[in-house]
Amino acid sequence: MSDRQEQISQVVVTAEQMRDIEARIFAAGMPVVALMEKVAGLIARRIQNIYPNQKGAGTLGRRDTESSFPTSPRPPLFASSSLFFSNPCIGILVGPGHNGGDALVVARELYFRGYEIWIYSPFSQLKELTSQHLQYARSLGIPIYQEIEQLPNSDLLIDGLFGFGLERNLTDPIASAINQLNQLSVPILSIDLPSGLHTDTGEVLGTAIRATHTFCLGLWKLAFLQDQALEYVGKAELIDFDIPLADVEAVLSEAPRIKRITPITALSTLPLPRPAITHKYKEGHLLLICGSRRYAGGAILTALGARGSGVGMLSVAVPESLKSLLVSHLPEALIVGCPETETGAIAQLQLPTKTNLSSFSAIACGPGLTTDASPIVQQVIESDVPLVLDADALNILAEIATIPTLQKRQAPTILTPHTGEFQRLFPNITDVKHHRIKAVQQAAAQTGAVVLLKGARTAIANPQNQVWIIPESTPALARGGSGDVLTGLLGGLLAQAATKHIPVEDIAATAAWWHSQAGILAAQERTELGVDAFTLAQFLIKTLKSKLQLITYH
Ligand SMILES: NC(=O)C1=CN([C@@H]2O[C@H](COP(=O)(O)OP(=O)(O)OC[C@H]3O[C@@H](n4cnc5c(N)ncnc54)[C@H](O)[C@@H]3O)[C@@H](O)[C@H]2O)[C@@H](O)CC1
Ligand SMILES: [K+]
Repeated sequence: MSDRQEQISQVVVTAEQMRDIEARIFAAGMPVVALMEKVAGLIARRIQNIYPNQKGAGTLGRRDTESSFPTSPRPPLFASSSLFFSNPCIGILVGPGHNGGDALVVARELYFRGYEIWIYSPFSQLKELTSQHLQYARSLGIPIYQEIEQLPNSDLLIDGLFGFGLERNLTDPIASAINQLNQLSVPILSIDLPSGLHTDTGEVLGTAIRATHTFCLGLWKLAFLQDQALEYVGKAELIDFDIPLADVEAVLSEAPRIKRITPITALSTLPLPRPAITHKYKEGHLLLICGSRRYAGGAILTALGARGSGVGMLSVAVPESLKSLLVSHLPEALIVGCPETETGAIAQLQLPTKTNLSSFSAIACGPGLTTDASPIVQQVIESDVPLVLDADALNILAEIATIPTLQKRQAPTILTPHTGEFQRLFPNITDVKHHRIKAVQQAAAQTGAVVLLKGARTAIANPQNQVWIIPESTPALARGGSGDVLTGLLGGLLAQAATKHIPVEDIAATAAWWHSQAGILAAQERTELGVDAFTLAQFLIKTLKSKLQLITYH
């Protein structure tokens, strides 16, 4: 990957920013018509790769001349890079704007490459360029239909109904046409983004195309990193059409930056390589405070996550009755058995002699504590040590008032809530479910903490309004205990970062990326049902090794 490609793959834009970037390109002299030809040419070539046309070899017998309706169930996502239709028939869905124009250029190119093409163009008013392309397609004899009921069968639909120009809710008749198209047992490839999605929030505006594959054009739009858009987007791919970096920089320099974490950014943040001459305390000393008699497993999983981080020294404070269990799982760690409450929570931190909280490079606190450990959480919040708060520590923080408590802290704090914990911590921030990125920015700004909001697309914000998003993950991680592994991993990296002056928000993003990648690799090897939290922890180092090899290889 070139430097330019790497930088482009980190960028995320809103519809307005994309429009401003395009405006600069057009103002500099690039003709609109030429850009559309270029972009659509790239899309057409990519479609030819995925759906090669081997005309003459006979078809797979799936097509007839009847209408596609009534409907049948959808096929699964196409997982392989090509399908085997010998002469694919492709239906092109054309909207009124330049997304429709792109689709029509694709239609023309594929028609000349020998594909069987038909066009669905339900709008009577089209932008001028789109209208010209439709006229030319008609002159070539490509069938054009205005009514959904007339559409013939096809092997693939290309969705060029709406791109980033969609501003208002879709209504009938186009809304019900989209609903019917979604019911067909045909893969749908969306151009730029699935028609009906809001480009920034990923919200469904009335209804939306459920794509199996989406080609995002030029720069990643924010919708692709929003949880609520994911089931519509399918497999997402960036079509890079050589937008000059200078134009991207010019438009984004004033705005709060939202970045996608790439393997290169994540790996370059890790404390690697280690200096030849070092010692265990120089590689960070992490204190984990976790577990209760009721939730012993959470403590083990958190500690295994920390082990995966490579931290120099690991101390784990648990209730006394868990000590031997932890020792048996983590012989390398210093297990600190603490006096317990009647309910089996940590009652008091009983650190070894000559040790206090300031002795540690970082503290991670929360998994399995129960809310009975409230005094312990208050004590660590009052310390001057970099801190990760998760799970019950977040529930305790919510009870003692999140914002004023955190505002008093001098050392860095990282909060790692899932949506439910976030709502308890920040009841004043409304609609976190639909506006996750805005919510996480507000939470960081209000508290001065780095906030890591877990989800299908985990988002991390710092108080300066910058956001990092983890662009890939797996539903295999939706499982009890996987968050505990993240807390340990993040704590271990934070302890190492503290001695090496790596920015806290970069470490949070890197830990979340590593955790997701471990889930992806584990799911590839063991299926999405095979990624229990213990296994996930085992995959951390294996994942790191494979990612480092990939980067070195390139
Ligand atoms: N300008 C260019 O030359 C380029 C454009 N590109 C394509 O152009 C797209 C953006 O084009 P446009 O700005 O024309 O926008 P769109 O093609 O996304 O659609 C906008 C059109 O839809 C109409 N519309 C909006 N909401 C509607 C609703 N709810 N119901 C019915 N009609 C509605 C608008 O009045 C407008 O005519 C991109 O997504 C991309 O596909 C890219 O190929 C890059 C180059
Ligand atoms: K589209």
